[in-house]
This record gives sequence, C-alpha cells and structure tokens, in this order.
Amino acid sequence: MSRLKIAIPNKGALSAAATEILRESGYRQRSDSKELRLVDAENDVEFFYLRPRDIALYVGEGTLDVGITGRDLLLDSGAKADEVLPLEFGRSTFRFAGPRGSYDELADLAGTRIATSYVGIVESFLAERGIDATVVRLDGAVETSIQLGVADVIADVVETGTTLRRAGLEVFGEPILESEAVLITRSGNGSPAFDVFRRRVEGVLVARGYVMMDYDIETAKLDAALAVTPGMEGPTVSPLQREGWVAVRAMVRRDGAQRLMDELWELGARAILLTDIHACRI
Ligand SMILES: Nc1ncnc2c1ncn2[C@@H]1O[C@H](COP(=O)(O)OP(=O)(O)OP(=O)(O)O)[C@@H](O)[C@H]1O
Ligand SMILES: O=P(O)(O)OC[C@H]1O[C@H](OP(=O)(O)OP(=O)(O)O)[C@H](O)[C@@H]1O
Ligand SMILES: [Mg+2]
Repeated sequence: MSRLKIAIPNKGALSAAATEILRESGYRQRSDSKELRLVDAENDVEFFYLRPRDIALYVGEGTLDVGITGRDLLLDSGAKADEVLPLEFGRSTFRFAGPRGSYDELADLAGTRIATSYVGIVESFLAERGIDATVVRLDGAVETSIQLGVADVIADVVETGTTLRRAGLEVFGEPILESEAVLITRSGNGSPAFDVFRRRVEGVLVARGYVMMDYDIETAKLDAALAVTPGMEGPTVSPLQREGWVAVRAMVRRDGAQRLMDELWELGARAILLTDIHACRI
C-alpha cells in the first residue's frame, strides 16, 4: 500500500499557513525551503512542495492524492479535483478593477481588454453572462498592464486592496469569487488514509475555533445555563459535592466566549474556566 501523497504550496501566500496546519496535525514538515519532497514514514504520508497553481492539476490527474491550494486556483485550473474542506486562511476576493472613475458595473466590460493570470475564471464568468471582451493572459503583477496600454481592465486577487490603490485602480462590480485555502482531492476519493488525514486537519480547525468552558451552577438554573452553552455534541453535567449544584463542561466558539462567560455569571454560574483545545476528533 503506497503512502498518501500530499501536495502543499512551496512558497507564496498560502505556504506558511499550510505548513503550520500540517505541523499542528502531527505531520513532519520540511526545515529547508529548497526541499521539494519529504517522507513522513511514521504517518505513512509523503509531501510534495509545489506551485499552488499546479497542485490542482496533479491532484485532478491522480498523480497526487490530496492537495492544499486556493479555491480560485482550483476553479481556474479546470482540474477534476473537488474542494473537500475550507481551511480558514488565505482569504481573498477576485475582482475586476480599472482606472479610478472609469467603470461602474460589470456590463461596462463589453469590448474591453481584460488582463489577468486567472484566464479560466474570467472566461467562464464572461461566457456565463454573455459579455464580449478580450482576455489578455499575464503571469502576474497585472496591475501595471493598464498603464502599459495592453489592457483596459484587470481581474485579480484582492486581499487588502493596497496594490490596486498604489496603481491608481479601483474595483467595480460584485466580487467574482470569494477564495480561501482549501483541501482538495480527486473526485470520488474515499481512501481510509485520506479520511484519517482529513479528520486530523478538521480537528485542528475545530481546536482553533473552539475552547473548552467549565463552570459550576445551581441545578435549578441548569436549563438556562445549557441554553447558553449547548456544546458541540451536548455538554457534560456532573454532580458536585455541594448540595444542589452541578459542574458543566462544554465546547464553545472562541470568538464570543467572553460574552458567554458574562451571561453565565449573571445566571449565577461560578468557577467559570476557559481552556484551549490542543487537538480533537469530532
Ligand atoms: N495577497 C495575496 N496575494 C496573492 N495571493 C493571495 C493573497 N491573499 C490570498 N491569496 C491566495 O493565494 C493564492 C495565490 O498564491 P500565490 O501568490 O503563492 O500564487 P501565485 O500568485 O500564482 O504565485 P506567485 O505570487 O509566486 O506568482 C490564491 O489562491 C490567492 O487567492
Ligand atoms: O490586495 P493586496 O493585499 O494588495 O494583495 C493582492 C496582490 O497580491 C497578489 O500579488 P502577488 O504578491 O501574488 O504577486 P503576483 O501578482 O505576481 O502573483 C495579487 O496578485 C495582487 O497583486
Ligand atoms: Mg501571486
């Protein structure tokens, strides 16, 4: 049985966070950024460090079993790979942009030259809307193409909007796509080894997004308290030495936990504790 072959970005906007989530999932990661292949024998997996744009193709063809890349790159590639899990990092929006004040809505694209390094996404978008425009394929740094006269409009990834502003450009029309880093595998892959890998990564995402809350509450107020902390699979309630009181343990979302603690305090809960979750399987 060959090892699970996993592709991750070797550099660029997704690389560091991809490496971190795999390390937190208990996998060995490379220490030298020039290493493009790494075997983790203990976990029976093999990592391949590749360009994010190529990862969808390797996975779609079945050369590699699993990959981490951007949703936009997956869609742009047209590869036969499926998104199986959003990874909550590498977020960006894909937008049209032009010189400030020149365009208002997407219909204004008709007859323009659009520069982009995401030709697949743009051509699909134009075809779906019946907009007739010319797509100019560039490898990157597309913002300069308008100033150089090779395009009228660009379509590109926007994170903070800094690059656009610096180039005197502004977005117009609704975002074409909301992207983030995603776990992908070829359509129909359900191998046990992939399931283990996916459960580990999911466990890290849950552990990052949730904390464990413990508190003591009078039994008479338990129902009101459990409405505040219903937990993921249902809270644990244990009897306390103190007559008429119970101890409750429940997972709560990290963002908003302090407000829950305030609500529980108002209900009469005491000894309210928050602890981080290092890893989990839900
Ligand atoms: N500020 C950003 N710049 C570029 N890509 C970003 C940014 N924020 C998120 N991303 C996402 O990262 C992925 C692109 O990663 P990366 O920049 O490594 O690829 P690339 O642009 O093709 O490579 P390179 O920048 O080395 O030419 C896309 O999925 C994109 O949506
Ligand atoms: O909205 P911002 O925060 O300014 O980020 C978006 C910019 O960053 C990316 O470029 P990248 O660094 O990947 O270079 P590239 O265009 O050569 O890919 C992207 O292509 C935009 O140019
Ligand atoms: Mg880039």
